[in-house]
Amino acid sequence: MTTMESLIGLVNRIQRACTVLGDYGGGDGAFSSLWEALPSVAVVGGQSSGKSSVLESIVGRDFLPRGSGIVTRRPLVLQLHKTEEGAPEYAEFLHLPKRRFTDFSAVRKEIQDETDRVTGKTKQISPIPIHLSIYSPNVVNLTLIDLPGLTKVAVEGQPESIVQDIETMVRSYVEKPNCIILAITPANQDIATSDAIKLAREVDPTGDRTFGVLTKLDLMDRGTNALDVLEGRAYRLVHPWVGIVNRSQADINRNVDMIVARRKEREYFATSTDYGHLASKMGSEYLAKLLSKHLESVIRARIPSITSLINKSIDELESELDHLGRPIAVDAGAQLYMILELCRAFDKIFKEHLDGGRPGGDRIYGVFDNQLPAALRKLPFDRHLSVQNVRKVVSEADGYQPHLIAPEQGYRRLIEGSLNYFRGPSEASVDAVHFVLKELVRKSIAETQELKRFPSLQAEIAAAAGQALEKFREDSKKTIIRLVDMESSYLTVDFFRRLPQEVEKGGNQSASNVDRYTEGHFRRIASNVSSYIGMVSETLRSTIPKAVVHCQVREAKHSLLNHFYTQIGKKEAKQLGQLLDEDPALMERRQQCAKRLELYKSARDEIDSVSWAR
Ligand SMILES: Nc1nc2c(ncn2[C@@H]2O[C@H](COP(=O)(O)OP(=O)(O)OP(=O)(O)O)[C@@H](O)[C@H]2O)c(=O)[nH]1
Repeated sequence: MTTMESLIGLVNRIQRACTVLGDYGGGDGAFSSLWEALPSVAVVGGQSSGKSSVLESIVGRDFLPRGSGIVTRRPLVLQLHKTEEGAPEYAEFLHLPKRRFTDFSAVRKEIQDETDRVTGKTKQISPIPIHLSIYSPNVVNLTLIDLPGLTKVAVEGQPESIVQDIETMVRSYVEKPNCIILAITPANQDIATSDAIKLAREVDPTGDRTFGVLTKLDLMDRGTNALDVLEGRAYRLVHPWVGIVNRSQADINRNVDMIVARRKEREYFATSTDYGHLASKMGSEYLAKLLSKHLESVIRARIPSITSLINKSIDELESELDHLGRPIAVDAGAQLYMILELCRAFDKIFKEHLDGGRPGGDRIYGVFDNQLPAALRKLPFDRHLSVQNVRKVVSEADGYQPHLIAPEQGYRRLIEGSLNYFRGPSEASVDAVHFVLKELVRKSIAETQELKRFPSLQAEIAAAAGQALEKFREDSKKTIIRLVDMESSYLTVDFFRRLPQEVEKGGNQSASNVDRYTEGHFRRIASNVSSYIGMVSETLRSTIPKAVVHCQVREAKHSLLNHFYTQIGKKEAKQLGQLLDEDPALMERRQQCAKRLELYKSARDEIDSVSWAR
């Protein structure tokens, strides 16, 4: 069986969680408000209408600040918890969780001080509520929100705007469909001019959520009564009006005990000629019970929709948090782990680009298959091996003594000169592959979803990968230059051994013996060198890709971030934290989402912990 205590207590606990986690209704619309979904009773009334007196009477204690001007400047969420008969009475503030107040004048002082803590001494108002719980055998389970009294003029030191500010704040509470309005009107004032009724009528035209309270019945002119109002003729509401007789100023000055005042109020109605017939439905005790019962039934009716709001919000927040990424750990070990995980995610994508799982790696083959052969074909061997140049180089190599059989030195010089041309295209291949790799790094960073939140780490990975690629490029260049140099340091003997025979086989031997220095002779030399160079070119065409892949592609695949890993291993928590520096707006949003999620989860737990009447 559900008790009233469990239901109202449940909402109390959720309301407290809301305030702790920054949800007190209104807000910027960034999140749905759980606070607003919770049923509550807001007390509204003009200045001196008797608001404080009604609240104190319901509690049975003097505890509200008094004074001239606007005393209530922050909403006061007053949570009443009924305790066993004879149990000690005490109060607790949410903002002072460890302190139990048994002296209610200290409660009054704390409300004043806590109001000033947020509003300063400027007498401004603030929407951040103060939560006060009162545990007493003399209360019913009930939660009331005391709001600043509606006023028409600003007084001493209060800004002109305060009149409007108060109305706006009060309105923000009472216009919520889950708000029960306790509209306080003094009986010695025309109901038509009541601020509370005026506002209630605007926000609750059907009167469904409004409880009319008429105070100061004892102060009405002799011979008049408030039966027109109390019996619903003057202003009709769905719920019956409740008349109240609070302590007069004189009673307050004489420190008349609240419990005594309650008794006097009961006597007033019981003996009243005007209101005797209504006595059982009048007075502050009756009002408290009426509200408690009503609040309980409203909460019971709302629980399913509150639960579904909570579940929906939890789903939304969790999916948003997934999208934003989980929060970053604060200790160095966890941060390092996270950075390594992020690097691995990047590295995996980078490898996929090289291995063909993603596009781009094929451009490396393009370098070997098109660019390099084309560049080799374009080398100016025609010019270098023209008859003229061959004659010139051979003669220079011969010196004063022309060669007798074959121009050995001439061949060597022509070949060396030709081999030099291979450096250009070889180096160009290295550079071309370097740029493909660099582009793939850039692409991979952009494609690593996990890295999106961390612009600093992205930049660091790009820089580290860039440096590594630069080093691989240097190694690769050294290697291919060595390949070219190797070709010049030792020529393929077999090629030349076969030459004379070929000449003898195909040519006119006597003619060649006749004159070594004819144009044909040099043309033959040119053709021999050219076919030797052709052979070398074929070799390089297949060995350069091997060297490039070995030095650049394979290294990039296996050890692109190795140096970076050793570097970050040495970093302190602070530097690691900087690497995981996120966009501040994103961090803020995540924090807010996490806070809200905590709220909704604790609310869900609260609801789960209460067993419902079926
Ligand atoms: N005789 C009599 N006096 C009352 C009654 N209700 C309130 N008063 C007096 O009216 C004055 C104002 O009452 P409060 O309870 O302070 O009214 P309030 O609406 O809280 O006033 P502010 O906080 O100043 O806006 C006090 O002097 C009370 O003693 C009542 O039912 N009968």
